[in-house]
Amino acid sequence: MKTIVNSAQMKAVDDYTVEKVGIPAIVLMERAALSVIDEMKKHGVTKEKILAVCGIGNNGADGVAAARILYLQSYTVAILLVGDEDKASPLLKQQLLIARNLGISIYNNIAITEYTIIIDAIFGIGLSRNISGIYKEIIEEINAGSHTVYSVDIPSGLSADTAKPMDIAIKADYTITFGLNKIGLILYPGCEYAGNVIVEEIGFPEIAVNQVNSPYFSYDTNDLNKLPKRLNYSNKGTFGKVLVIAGSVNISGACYFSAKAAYRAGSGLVKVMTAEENRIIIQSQLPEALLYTYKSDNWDDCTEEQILKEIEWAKVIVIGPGIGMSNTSGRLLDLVLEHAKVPVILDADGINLLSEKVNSMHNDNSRIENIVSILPKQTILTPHLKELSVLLDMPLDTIINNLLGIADICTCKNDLITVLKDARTIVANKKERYINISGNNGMSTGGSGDVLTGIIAAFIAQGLEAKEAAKLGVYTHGLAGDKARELKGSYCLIASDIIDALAQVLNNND
Ligand SMILES: NC(=O)C1=CN([C@@H]2O[C@H](COP(=O)(O)OP(=O)(O)OC[C@H]3O[C@@H](n4cnc5c(N)ncnc54)[C@H](O)[C@@H]3O)[C@@H](O)[C@H]2O)[C@@H](O)CC1
Ligand SMILES: [K+]
Repeated sequence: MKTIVNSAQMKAVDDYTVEKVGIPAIVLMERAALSVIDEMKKHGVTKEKILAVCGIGNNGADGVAAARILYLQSYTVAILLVGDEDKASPLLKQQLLIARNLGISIYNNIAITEYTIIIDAIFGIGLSRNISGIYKEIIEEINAGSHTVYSVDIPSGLSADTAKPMDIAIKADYTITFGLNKIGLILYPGCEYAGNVIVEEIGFPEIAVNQVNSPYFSYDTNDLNKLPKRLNYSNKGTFGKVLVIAGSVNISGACYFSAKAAYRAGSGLVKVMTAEENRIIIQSQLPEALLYTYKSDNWDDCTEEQILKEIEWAKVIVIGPGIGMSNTSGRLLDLVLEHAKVPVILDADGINLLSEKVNSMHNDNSRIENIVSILPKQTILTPHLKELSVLLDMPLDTIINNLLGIADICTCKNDLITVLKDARTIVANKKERYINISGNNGMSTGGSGDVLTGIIAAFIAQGLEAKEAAKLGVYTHGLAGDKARELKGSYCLIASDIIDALAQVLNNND
């Protein structure tokens, strides 16, 4: 698990380290500068002309320190100071004094085209307003050039909080960021400005990180040890019963993908509840699945009784993929919402039907209060952003532009687990904001979301808590997508490839 922070949280870590722990800021800065140089050397920087472009805060001071260390190691290096030196931070003044004492060239104006490597140290996490004037000009000039750009801490101009450029930002080849990864380097579009991101440990103690208590984090492969354990003494009942209520007339793929993924991710038993028309397809494509089919046009008391039995049978229920917006689907959803006593994963048309239900509620409650009031505890909602915009009755742009704020709205003061599906999926619950970094653009393909519901369900069926299953499900789904891309490439990848690749992700953990 890797903690992620915004600028205020990072500043709090800095301040605690310096003021409470007593590690001098200049020591951290020296380590920061050394880590930038280490990274540059790893990429073969040797005889090139290097220019450190430095602003007037501590990010600029890091840049001057890096230039000085390079200079002392006989690299050809100069410093371009952008901004009013009289307003320089105390640490920058100190770094400039050292650099001048050593005779390093410090310019206020220079032709940057003479240099092949740029150390971008104009702004770090202290960026507080839109870029303009000379700063904008220099960033434009750097972006127009063909230099290799190493950004110090964060590409200058990029917001560490929103991942958006504050009007303009440096396009880096590498970003060496200190201590902890930043939201701005992970979410889109920031991650595309940052290039390769390297998180360097520069001596922030754990106690300083912990006191910030950031809700933001991502997983790495070490977190696969959270996967449910497979007991040796077991039978198919040990690994849980998944009920997949999915598909409708003419839509059979959704239940197939969800159910197959649930089996591949380790469930003991998977039952598909779908329209009678899908019977033969499911029986022939996925004979492992148990099946209950209903006649959409002949729904009687017996049907309802049987459906309630199936709801009771399940340890976890997926409802929504491909069920359509018919009255039958609406009745199915009502039965699940009313009677399920186990975690429910609500996806696709299940979410659209929920939106319709909420539209018909007229009271003084907020929209999210109404949504939560009709969902069983431990419901996992898995909307893509368009579904979410309908559910929350908010413009899509508002959602796209403020994903983390929307995650707060979805979860604040309630037990809902929301999986906001996007290029960087966010899994939000009351206390946590998991930001997923696995996966790739090849996964933007029909059926991919159905596969995700099956994986999450399988993890719950095998005993994981719903919120852990949601995070780990999203992470492993992305990892499987990455494995699938290695084999098929991002153009050719289809949902079944993700299911097939699950074996490579999960079985390493056997
Ligand atoms: N202990 C620490 O505090 C450490 C800080 N470090 C470095 O310090 C950086 C943060 O330093 P600072 O807090 O001084 O902030 P920055 O150096 O990021 O920038 C702050 C300066 O830029 C000005 N500014 C902000 N937005 C502007 C805009 N749009 N146009 C013009 N001027 C603008 C501010 O008024 C201030 O003078 C980190 O990103 C990191 O690189 C590292 O050396 C590690 C240790
Ligand atoms: K920078």
